[in-house]
Amino acid sequence: MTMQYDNLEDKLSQLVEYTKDSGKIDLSLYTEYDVKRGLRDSTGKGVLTGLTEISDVIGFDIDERTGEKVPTDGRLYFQGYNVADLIKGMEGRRFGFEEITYLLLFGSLPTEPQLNDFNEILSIYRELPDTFVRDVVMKATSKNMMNTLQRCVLTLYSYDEKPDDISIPNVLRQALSLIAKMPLIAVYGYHAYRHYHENQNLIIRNPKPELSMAENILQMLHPDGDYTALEAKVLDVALILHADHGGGNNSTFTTHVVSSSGTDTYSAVAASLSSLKGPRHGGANLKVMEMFENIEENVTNWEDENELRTYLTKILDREAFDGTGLIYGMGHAVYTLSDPRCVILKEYAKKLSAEKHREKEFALYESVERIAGECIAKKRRLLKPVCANVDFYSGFVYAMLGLPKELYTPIFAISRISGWSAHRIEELVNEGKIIRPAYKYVGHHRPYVAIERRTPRKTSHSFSNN
Ligand SMILES: CC(=O)SCCNC(=O)CCNC(=O)[C@H](O)C(C)(C)COP(=O)(O)OP(=O)(O)OC[C@H]1O[C@@H](n2cnc3c(N)ncnc32)[C@H](O)[C@@H]1OP(=O)(O)O
Ligand SMILES: O=C([O-])CC(=O)C(=O)O
Repeated sequence: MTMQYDNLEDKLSQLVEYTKDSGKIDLSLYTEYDVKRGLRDSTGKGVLTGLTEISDVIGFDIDERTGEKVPTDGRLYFQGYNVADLIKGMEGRRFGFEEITYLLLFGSLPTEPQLNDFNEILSIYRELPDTFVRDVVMKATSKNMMNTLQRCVLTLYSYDEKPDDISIPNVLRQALSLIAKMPLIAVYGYHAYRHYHENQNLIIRNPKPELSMAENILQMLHPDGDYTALEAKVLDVALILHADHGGGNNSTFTTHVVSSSGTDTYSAVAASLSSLKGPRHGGANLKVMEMFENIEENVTNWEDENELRTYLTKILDREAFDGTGLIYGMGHAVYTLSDPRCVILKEYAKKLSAEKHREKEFALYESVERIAGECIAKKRRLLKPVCANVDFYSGFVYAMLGLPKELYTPIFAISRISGWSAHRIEELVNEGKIIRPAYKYVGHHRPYVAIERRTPRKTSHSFSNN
């Protein structure tokens, strides 16, 4: 017998009540049992769960006199090198993302011959298996390219002769292969989606071995295969800035957690992609763009700070935009006064907005950055200053480069897979223990009740799970 649709809705809504009721934990228990909610201690600092040499994320300095932590401008180091210095050092050179990937994976900056060899290896691995585009990328196309990436990465497992071998040589081969292939999958997935769902011409352009990752993304993406030097340079800088961020960020921690179980590389990368997609992590770059579209529609005078403040307060009060109460692109788990990546991207946003005559929008971003910080501090219980993060200006920069919104978070992933790979190898090289934190049980043990003696549960909440 087929259930009526209305009936199904009713039945589901009752189950929704049950599951919400059953899953609810009394928040005061976190304090009672000293449980670190979100793995953060009472000062908001992340609980120490691992050691890494890959990158260092600094949001506080220690006052030498008092020994106290003092909020500071953020600094990010890859294998000991300040990212700002790396970007500056590469100014005369054309592209740096490949070099940074080498640095993250192998621990030192490559010499010219080493870099040339590495680029050659990447260009060999860039090739997708025969018919992969036709049989996998073009099938069951998804509106969200992060899901497409996950699906395709998981399917590449089936094309690998040694998918479950987690020896370091094999994992490195798989990592390099995925790093090289990811841009193709993202861009082809985007074209396939546009073709099937938006009736656009299908463009599948091969990558060119002599081009950098940034150039290849642009030439495969643009209908005419053309791009400017500035576009490629800015995209390359964005790729460098997103390449790693310590072991504790949600997607890299996911890499550590799943790698510690001994799972295969494809599953580990798919898991990290799932994490990065979330709007409180890498997916925030897309949310920032949507939020600005919403602000631009609802705030009549962008220069009126009071009107902006009122609207941002509405967002925080869950009365506007997506109802989550979050101002996307603001706040960070570690950084306090500034996120160094945001500082660099903001410079590019300023430069590009002048070139593209979008200064008014840039001014709006700057105002929101300043006013949102004040509003969040007023409305939330903050343990540290709040600043704009890497996702705040990145979407605006991508938009000015003509990149489609669908690819904002995939670009983050195309870059971050370098960091995930370095962390996965670090986890495996050190033969870490399986990551398995403890959970305190706060339910109640109960005697079994035979089915004929059961009565439907009431859902007004008591924390007893009866
Ligand atoms: C690449 C990246 O992942 S960068 C981050 C991208 N994410 C975003 O931009 C989403 C918006 N920002 C946020 O949600 C948060 O700032 C995060 C997830 C980045 C960091 O979260 P936390 O480490 O928990 O931040 P923190 O401890 O400073 O937050 C203190 C309080 O302020 C709130 N808060 C922090 N940032 C924001 C924000 N942008 N909008 C509204 N409230 C915020 C937190 O929810 C928390 O409130 P609570 O105590 O009621 O739960
Ligand atoms: O460190 C974090 O929590 C989030 C972040 O900025 C990143 O992963 O780039």
